[in-house]
Amino acid sequence: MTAASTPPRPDGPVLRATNLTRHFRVGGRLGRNTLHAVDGVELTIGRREIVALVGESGSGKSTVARLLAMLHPVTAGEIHYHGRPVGSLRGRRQRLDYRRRVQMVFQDPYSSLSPVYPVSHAIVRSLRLHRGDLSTTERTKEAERLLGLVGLTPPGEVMRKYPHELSGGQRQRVGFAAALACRPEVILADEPVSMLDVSIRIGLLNLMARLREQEDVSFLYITHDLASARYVADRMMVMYAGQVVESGPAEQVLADPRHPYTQLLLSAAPDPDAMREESGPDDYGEPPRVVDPEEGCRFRPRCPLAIPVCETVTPPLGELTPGHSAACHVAALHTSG
Ligand SMILES: Nc1ncnc2c1ncn2[C@@H]1O[C@H](COP(=O)(O)OP(=O)(O)OP(=O)(O)O)[C@@H](O)[C@H]1O
Repeated sequence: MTAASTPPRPDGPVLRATNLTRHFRVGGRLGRNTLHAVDGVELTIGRREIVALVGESGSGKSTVARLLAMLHPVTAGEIHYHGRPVGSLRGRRQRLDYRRRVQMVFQDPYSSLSPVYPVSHAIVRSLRLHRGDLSTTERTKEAERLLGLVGLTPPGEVMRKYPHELSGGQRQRVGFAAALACRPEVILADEPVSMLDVSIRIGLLNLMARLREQEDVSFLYITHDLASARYVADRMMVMYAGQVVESGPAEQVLADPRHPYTQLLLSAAPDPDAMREESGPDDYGEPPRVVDPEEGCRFRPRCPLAIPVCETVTPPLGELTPGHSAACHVAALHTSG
């Protein structure tokens, strides 16, 4: 059975998260402190949409993906799948079905591919678990179709290879094929290209763009790399210290960034982490405080535009122009005035 023969999917957002929050207890055995990994994130992923989640290391991007994949419980907030709260899913079967529909692809495909089994194992295992409707012969055919779809040819030959016989880019393609074996609606791709050479990255980004059309799948694309987000994403969300500080159409956010953090990212380097690696810490001010953070804007210690209110009032993510929002008191003042 191919994607073309699957039942039609409902319109409206596939995933919607409201006030998504995840705190961790830290600080020794007693866990007296609270690390705010993700705080009050609002997010929607529409059908066939590619949404980029951008931010420097530690800003909470992977935690957002893990919450959406139900790998972590939420501290607060709710995730809705086609309008239905995920918290209301009952029993193993409903949860398994959700996990089938919302798949994760990780940065390092070695983490999801066993070195002792050939490529066929990862894909056929997924098909056996999630596609009980297929016979053994149909499973092999479908595995070959998926490998062809992700550009690994000839599929029969690739099926017999072991992960170490493949390049990094090829392994990542196997990771996508294994995720697609579940016929997902959303793929949460956590830095899928960051370990690959720049020349290989573009092929993977093009693959994501093609898969959304051919397999009717949406992506949350987590990355450090603004250029790749601009290349592939419809919408972009910029995270800083567990919060979304700017969101909107990718082109618009990058052409007219409204939050000082996004502006800094764009002016400093195409890769947010390069900012830390290539410059002394003094150049960009203090790193954000996410353990027991105080009220006020978390970017304030590094912000060149901060005004007194930033110290005491956390700026809400407010819409500045239709579809384009920023969590910044100064940007809001400029818009209203
Ligand atoms: N299980 C955990 N226990 C305690 N703290 C955690 C845990 N998982 C994540 N964190 C913390 O939550 C914050 C956000 O981490 P997260 O991995 O989501 O960031 P990220 O933006 O994805 O960074 P990276 O790009 O390095 O993966 C970090 O301060 C991290 O140390």
